[in-house]
Amino acid sequence: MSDSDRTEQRRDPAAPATDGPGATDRAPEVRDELERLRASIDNIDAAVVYMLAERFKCTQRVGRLKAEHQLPPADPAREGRQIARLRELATEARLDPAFAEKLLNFVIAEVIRHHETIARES
Ligand SMILES: O=C(O)C(=O)C[C@]1(C(=O)O)C=C[C@@H](O)C=C1
Repeated sequence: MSDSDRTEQRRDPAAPATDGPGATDRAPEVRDELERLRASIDNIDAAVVYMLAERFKCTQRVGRLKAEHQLPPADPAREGRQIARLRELATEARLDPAFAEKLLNFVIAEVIRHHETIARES
């Protein structure tokens, strides 16, 4: 790939186009479409944050319950079932199941860290 190809690929598609015939007609449509898509992405990101906050509220309660009853922070059997279920859901939703698994593992690792803190402090 030449340097000029790379420069062309890096250019912000929302920036006004200055090159080629018809470029100035096309640019506002590209900008509008990009803006619409980014507005949806922002809404989805907000929903993800709120849903994660709700999930963490539940897991904090689980952490306190586990600490009160001397239960271990992690439950690998439960995690195995969650991963299998989420991988199936991801496949149905046409989301990469490996990505879904990584995301769940990332969230659960943070939950276990919280559980350990609760257990240590109680
Ligand atoms: O279900 C539990 O026992 C939890 O502590 C919650 C949770 C989760 O975040 O889903 C976290 C840690 C466990 O290893 C399994 C699941």
